[in-house]
Amino acid sequence: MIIPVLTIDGPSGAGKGTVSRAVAKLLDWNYLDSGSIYRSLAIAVLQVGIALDDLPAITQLAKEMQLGFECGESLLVRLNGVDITAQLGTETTGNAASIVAAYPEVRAVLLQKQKDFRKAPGLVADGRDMGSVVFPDAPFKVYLTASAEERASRRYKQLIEKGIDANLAQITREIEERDRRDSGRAAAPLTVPEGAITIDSSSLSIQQVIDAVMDLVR
Ligand SMILES: Nc1ncnc2c1ncn2[C@@H]1O[C@H](COP(=O)(O)OP(=O)(O)O)[C@@H](O)[C@H]1O
Ligand SMILES: Nc1ccn([C@@H]2O[C@H](COP(=O)(O)OP(=O)(O)O)[C@@H](O)[C@H]2O)c(=O)n1
Repeated sequence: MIIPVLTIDGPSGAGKGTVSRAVAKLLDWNYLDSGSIYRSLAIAVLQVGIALDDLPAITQLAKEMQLGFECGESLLVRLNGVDITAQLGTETTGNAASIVAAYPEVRAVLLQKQKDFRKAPGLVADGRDMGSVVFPDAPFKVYLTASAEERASRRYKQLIEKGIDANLAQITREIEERDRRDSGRAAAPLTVPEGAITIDSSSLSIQQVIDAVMDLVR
């Protein structure tokens, strides 16, 4: 039996994680937060003190790192047995993730780890290249976006709510820089995958986006 996959790709702050988790719960499907894999590698690189341009060392670390995911109320991630959930969501981690994710060698090492999440009864996969590279045969594909201004403001609120110090002007600059890097890279750039429907969530509520995605799958 072919296991169905719903891919949700898009830029930072578009709402991919929020919508993917909700839809996975409604469908009772598995969930892959592929960004957390690149984020975990970035944490490992920063912890060991490897430079972000030391490709051989980063690739080796990607091969060796052991990741554990626990999907409860929120996602818990262990890197080599240590809980790194608290560091996972910071902008420092996200920006470093976007740098290590641009290396084709790193992406090649992490490809199978992502494909392994495809288990019955189905999978919701969120990231940048879920519909284009990792699950090109997915029957359901969404490209979720929103204006850079709206995405920066959402990220700002999210960080403040978590008690993390944040600066809106800096977040806006970082989001735009990340958009440029993720879309402009040669390896698996952020793009609208073939066969995807585009949802612009700039003026939609979270529930409206969830409803639109559920309509597609049903
Ligand atoms: N349609 C929406 N309207 C308003 N806020 C949203 C919407 N979608 C997501 N958010 C909020 O924006 C923030 C970023 O969402 P998230 O799911 O982490 O985005 P992504 O995974 O695409 O980076 C979260 O705080 C989330 O609650
Ligand atoms: N499938 C994916 C997922 C993330 N990434 C990279 O990892 C970074 C962090 O991804 P994320 O999905 O956790 O980030 P947010 O969209 O939540 O900010 C992105 O900026 C991408 O560069 C990727 O290259 N491919």
